[in-house]
Amino acid sequence: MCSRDCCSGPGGSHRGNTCTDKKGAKSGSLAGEKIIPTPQSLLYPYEVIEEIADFITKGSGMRPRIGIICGSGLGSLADMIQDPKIFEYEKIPNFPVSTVEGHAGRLVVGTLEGATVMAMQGRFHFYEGYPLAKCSMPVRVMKLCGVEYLFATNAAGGINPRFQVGDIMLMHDHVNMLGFAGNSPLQGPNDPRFGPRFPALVNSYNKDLINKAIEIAKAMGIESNIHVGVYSCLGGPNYETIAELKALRMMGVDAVGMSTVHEVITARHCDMKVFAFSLITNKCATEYSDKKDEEANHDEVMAVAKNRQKACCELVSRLIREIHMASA
Ligand SMILES: O=P(O)(O)O[C@@H]1C[C@H](O)[C@@H](CO)O1
Ligand code: HPA
Repeated sequence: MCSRDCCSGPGGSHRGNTCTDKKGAKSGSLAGEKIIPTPQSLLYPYEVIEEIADFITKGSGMRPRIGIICGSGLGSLADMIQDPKIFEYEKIPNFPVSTVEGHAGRLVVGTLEGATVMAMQGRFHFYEGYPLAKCSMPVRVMKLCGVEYLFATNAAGGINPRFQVGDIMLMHDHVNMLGFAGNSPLQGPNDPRFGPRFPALVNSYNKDLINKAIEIAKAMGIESNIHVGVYSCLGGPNYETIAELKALRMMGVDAVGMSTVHEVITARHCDMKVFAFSLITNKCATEYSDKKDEEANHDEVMAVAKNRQKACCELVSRLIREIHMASA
């Protein structure tokens, strides 16, 4: 296991100053030797994911059916879980650590509305310095734990001018900007035990779950705060320029953030059903202005998430109840 950042994963080891992956390819040389980059998919081979999943299922005594990823400031989604078994990321073998404020860094396993669930209170972002395969590796862990449904949530900036701060956008599609630049969590040799070499991504966001969520929002009396739209993930950690926001809007993007897309790609690759939403924590300026209050900032993102956590929690728990009841 490589404990340094150079080969970034448990598939690698050091010989002298050189990182060697499990197949023996040298990578991430530390002292001027030739560097052969480690393909992303070799960072977490199937056996390592299996080991992590075993650690969680044995440690919790559960095989969760629903996986939740809590967005920035939305960690309270995991606080709803009953009889929680908590795994700090530091104590899970081969797990990365959360470095972002608002991402606690623990996995919570238990029941919610009768369903068995596991929730990531803290996700991994590309801008933290983790390769995409590492950011979305926990989705594969979820799969091998038994998860069939992924609920991914995020805080995002609203580009659609109709969106207000505090609104919720149910994701029905995404624009993968990191993919445009040639980066993917599925890069490198494909392991068919997870999924196919060339997965299709049309209809990635489950339509039945979107429709059920709209019904639930109506029942909650918040339908005017609910939208269905397109999310895009940029690399971050900087927020976007006006020119970038204008370009995204022209491409049909409604909300912008720094996560979720690679998790959804990984989940669809291994055939999980996906439901995802963005909490709109700030309105993105698409015109030039000197007003400071139009600049996005993480404190505001966290504050809005805190204010809207009750509605987000209710939406998620009611949807999970529906899934559980439908299969009971
Ligand atoms: O983890 P998410 O996507 O919810 O977090 C967003 C994107 C950045 O991490 C942070 C910026 O404020 O919030
Ligand atoms: N841009 C990118 N990520 C974000 C934003 C934003 O405006 N708000 C919350 N996360």
